[in-house]
Amino acid sequence: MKIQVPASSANLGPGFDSIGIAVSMYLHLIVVGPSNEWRVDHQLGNLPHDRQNMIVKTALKVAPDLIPHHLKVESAIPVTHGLGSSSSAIVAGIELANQLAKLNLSDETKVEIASQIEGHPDNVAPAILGGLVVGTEVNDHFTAVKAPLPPFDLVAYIPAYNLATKKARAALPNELAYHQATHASAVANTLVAALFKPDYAVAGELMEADEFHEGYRAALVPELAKVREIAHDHGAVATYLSGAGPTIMTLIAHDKAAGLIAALRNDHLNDRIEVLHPDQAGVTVDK
Ligand SMILES: Nc1ncnc2c1ncn2[C@@H]1O[C@H](COP(=O)(O)OP(=O)(O)O)[C@@H](O)[C@H]1O
Ligand SMILES: N[C@@H](CCOP(=O)(O)O)C(=O)O
Repeated sequence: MKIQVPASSANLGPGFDSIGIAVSMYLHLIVVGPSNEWRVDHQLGNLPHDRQNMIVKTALKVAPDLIPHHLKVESAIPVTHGLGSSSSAIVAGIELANQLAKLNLSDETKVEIASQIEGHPDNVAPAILGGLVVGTEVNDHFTAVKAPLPPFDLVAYIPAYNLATKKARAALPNELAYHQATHASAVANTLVAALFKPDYAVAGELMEADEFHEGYRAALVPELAKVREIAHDHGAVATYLSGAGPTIMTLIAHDKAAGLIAALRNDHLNDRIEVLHPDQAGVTVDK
């Protein structure tokens, strides 16, 4: 059995902790078979190879009586880079439990479990459902709504350095002044409306008007301002900090993506660049 989970790009600017999009970069979890102990083969650096691995820990939270299995993980999602690697592991673990224990979990239940674990739905919900998703917690449960897919390429500028979400969240203030909070919320609300209309000129302007997190994280990702400036000059819809960074995501028409990449290279921005597309399927299982 093989479980596929897409990467995800969260926030889209002011949609902090509530908007995210699944993208065409994947984690593959191959279930080799039953084993005496949990065993996770991967090429993902110093991540655990046993029951301490986040995939196994998540699966055992969902189905504590699972018997140990030999697993193999192949993932193109860079860890601690703002592309939802932790969420891909959580979603893979939930689906592993779902399949091995024959739980028959609904998408809504998967979103609820994953969001409870992650603490926010903006990565896990699109990783489960696919597409562009808006969600939050209300009355002690999570809910997520799919929005129309933006018809653009997603050019990911992926700096080489790591930025753990925990560190990037530590840079955020404990509170916002009332008027700033209400304005930041209004910007996010209007972004959601523009995404559903759709009106991507308005959406793009609002995606670059975040007041919740990007300003506090700018020092951690110094490339953001420069990439945004170059992207503006090359007709991009918007550029935003993908999740907690350091990946910087630009929405741009397909026929303009190559010009943007050339301009980034010309400005000595020489880190990894991937041209991604929205993933529409979310988590899938090939039995
Ligand atoms: N493929 C994976 N398998 C197991 N655990 C993973 C995997 N990817 C990420 N993780 C876990 O998630 C942590 C990174 O989470 P985080 O800092 O939120 O980075 P990201 O921005 O990539 O989600 C890793 O330290 C590891 O504990
Ligand atoms: N809303 C979160 C999103 C974290 O995304 P990740 O891909 O960096 O895990 C945040 O901005 O902290």
